[in-house]
Amino acid sequence: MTAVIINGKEIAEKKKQEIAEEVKRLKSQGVTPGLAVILVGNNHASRTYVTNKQKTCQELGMNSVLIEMPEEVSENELLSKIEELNQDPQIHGILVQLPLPAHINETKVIESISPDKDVDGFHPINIGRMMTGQNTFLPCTPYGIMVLLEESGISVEGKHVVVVGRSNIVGKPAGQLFLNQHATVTYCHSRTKDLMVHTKQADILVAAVGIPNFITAEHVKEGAIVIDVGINRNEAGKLCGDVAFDEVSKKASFITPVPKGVGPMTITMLMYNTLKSAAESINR
Ligand SMILES: Nc1nc(=O)c2c([nH]1)NC[C@@H]1CN(c3ccc(C(=O)N[C@@H](CCC(=O)O)C(=O)O)cc3)C=[N+]21
Repeated sequence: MTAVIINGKEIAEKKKQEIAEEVKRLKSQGVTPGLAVILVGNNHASRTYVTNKQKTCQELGMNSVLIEMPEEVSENELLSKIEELNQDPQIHGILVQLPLPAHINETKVIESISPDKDVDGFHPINIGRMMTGQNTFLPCTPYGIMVLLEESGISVEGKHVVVVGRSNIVGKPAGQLFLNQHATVTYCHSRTKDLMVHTKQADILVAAVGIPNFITAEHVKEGAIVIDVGINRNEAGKLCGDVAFDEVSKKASFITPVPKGVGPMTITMLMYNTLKSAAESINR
């Protein structure tokens, strides 16, 4: 079988147009969605991501504020900046770019963001709401995966989804969103015995490990749907995922590439969450 390549870039463009329309409507009611991004230190990759987020905000007619803080900033300074943004009526979304320097407690920082402005969907209150199926901000990468599947006409109900990876920002919430949509979910991770026994059962295989070429054709059932969430650099410095794309795409029915797969959807769903926050602020 030769897999259909799911074009995340194209689907992201379509979704962004829809978001831009909604932004226009909201602006006509006097509310311009505003996103604040806090960047601590001078990590090159983080800076690139943050610049992309700013650019996308502008494209969609939303306001964006970049707050840069030096590597040595104290935890208290960061927390008081967040508190200021929590109180700012022009700001509907607050994103603190991760990872943070080692002297800052990430959990404490995430918990200081108002759940009403937590457009990453990382606050424990919002994670709890996601688990219980309440209205919330869904974490952008897992949410992006669900939209990619929906837009590709793939139904999740009743399917066996195997998630490889259990990070708080991708693996764990991805499994939860699939469960919410009535899939059967298996989580695998670095201590799973006989990984392949599990991955070969997957109707939908989600790779979120962070190791290039970790998932090979051997891991995949003929006709499976393969979602690659990895963002790695290979020896040549080229962006690549966790899936050995060439061999797996000969066996899968659908596959997401890296780049232009899940990545562009992550930013798009961040924009969606910021729009949603702005719309909901009217009724608060
Ligand atoms: N608080 C927080 N929220 C995040 O959402 C967050 C974060 N911290 N820290 C870092 C990760 C990583 N991340 C990506 C978003 C988009 C692409 C993306 O658009 N990738 C493009 C390629 C971009 C390129 O060429 O470098 C693609 O896959 O096609 C990648 C990675 C968000 N993150």
